[in-house]
Amino acid sequence: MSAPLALTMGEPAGIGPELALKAWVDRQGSHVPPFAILADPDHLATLSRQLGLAVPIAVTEADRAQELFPLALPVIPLDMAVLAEPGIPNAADAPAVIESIRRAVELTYAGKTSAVVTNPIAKAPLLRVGFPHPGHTDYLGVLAEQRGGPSIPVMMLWCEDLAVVPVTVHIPLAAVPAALTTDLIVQTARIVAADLRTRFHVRKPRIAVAGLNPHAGEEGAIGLEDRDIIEPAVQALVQEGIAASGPFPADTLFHAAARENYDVVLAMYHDQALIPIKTLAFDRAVNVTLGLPFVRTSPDHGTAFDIAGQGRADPSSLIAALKLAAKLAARQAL
Ligand SMILES: NC(=O)C1=CN([C@@H]2O[C@H](COP(=O)(O)OP(=O)(O)OC[C@H]3O[C@@H](n4cnc5c(N)ncnc54)[C@H](O)[C@@H]3O)[C@@H](O)[C@H]2O)C=CC1
Ligand SMILES: NCC(=O)COP(=O)(O)O
Repeated sequence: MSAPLALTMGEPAGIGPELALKAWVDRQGSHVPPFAILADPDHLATLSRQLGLAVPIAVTEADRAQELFPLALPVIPLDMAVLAEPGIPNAADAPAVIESIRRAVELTYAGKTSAVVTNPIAKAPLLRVGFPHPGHTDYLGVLAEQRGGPSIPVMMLWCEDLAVVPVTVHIPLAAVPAALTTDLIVQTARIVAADLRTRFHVRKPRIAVAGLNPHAGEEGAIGLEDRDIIEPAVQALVQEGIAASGPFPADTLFHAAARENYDVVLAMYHDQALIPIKTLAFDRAVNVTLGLPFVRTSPDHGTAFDIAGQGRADPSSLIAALKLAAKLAARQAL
């Protein structure tokens, strides 16, 4: 029997736990692959009752999760009880949130789970308690590095119609021009090209590189980064045989006809990448980390505190993340 997916608890005051319950309820209709959630079983049982979902909870270790999954939601217990109320994060839960991610990675390295799927975390409460990483992506890179793996994890948001990679991610917009270097763009594109080939089975990935400035700088008249930083990166990538092109004006890069010309867009900053895909496919896009030695996916959205505990959270993106993780993990195992 193959290993189940490890699903993290995420921020317990957000919608993650509700999504996990709903994904389990929908397991047959949506062909959800078996998963175990690393969480506080009592918290999940209470939430399930409050939401009227009546999900049976099976407290277990990873080894038995797969066989339990058809009849109950397998929960790998954390040693810490969750204190948060829906919509109101509690800083005291931060260690459990972090531990859930760390153990999911540990189980996956041990082969007890096949991939890591993360529920959304809220960055601010974790940063307040001294967690130094601006998101899962960076933290997973550090965990991989501690085990001798690569240190440049790359965020990609993916759906059937579009894939986007932000070269710079969780930094202030004002810091983007200084953070963008030819080397960073080249390194990111190499990882994207390699992972699209090996994990997504795209034979020769076509990478469209977005410009930074309006009209990709208009030959230097509206900003110099496109000409001086991005263009040399594209040239270097082409020279090493990667099908990169650009820089293209970002405003006309995402309409339906333009999307036919590439497999992925390398965007220069967070919102340039995430606005188009979340507009196109908020309910089915998946966040997948490239460049790691294990598979990690996540829904595209955040903790949605405004609707937590109300039964209104849509599990579609989490279900898409679970399915993509299972598919990529199966390929990796071959
Ligand atoms: N992978 C992760 O851990 C991510 C975490 N976040 C974190 O989430 C927190 C909140 O971020 P926001 O910008 O407010 O984005 P958000 O995605 O949490 O919410 C934006 C809007 O979409 C709605 N929404 C989101 N997911 C939904 C779902 N599954 N079903 C129905 N409605 C849904 C929310 O109710 C809200 O109105 C922040 O602390 C941010 O750092 C944001 C994105 C990804
Ligand atoms: N906006 C994407 C996001 O916040 C997800 O970040 P990460 O937790 O996957 O690094």
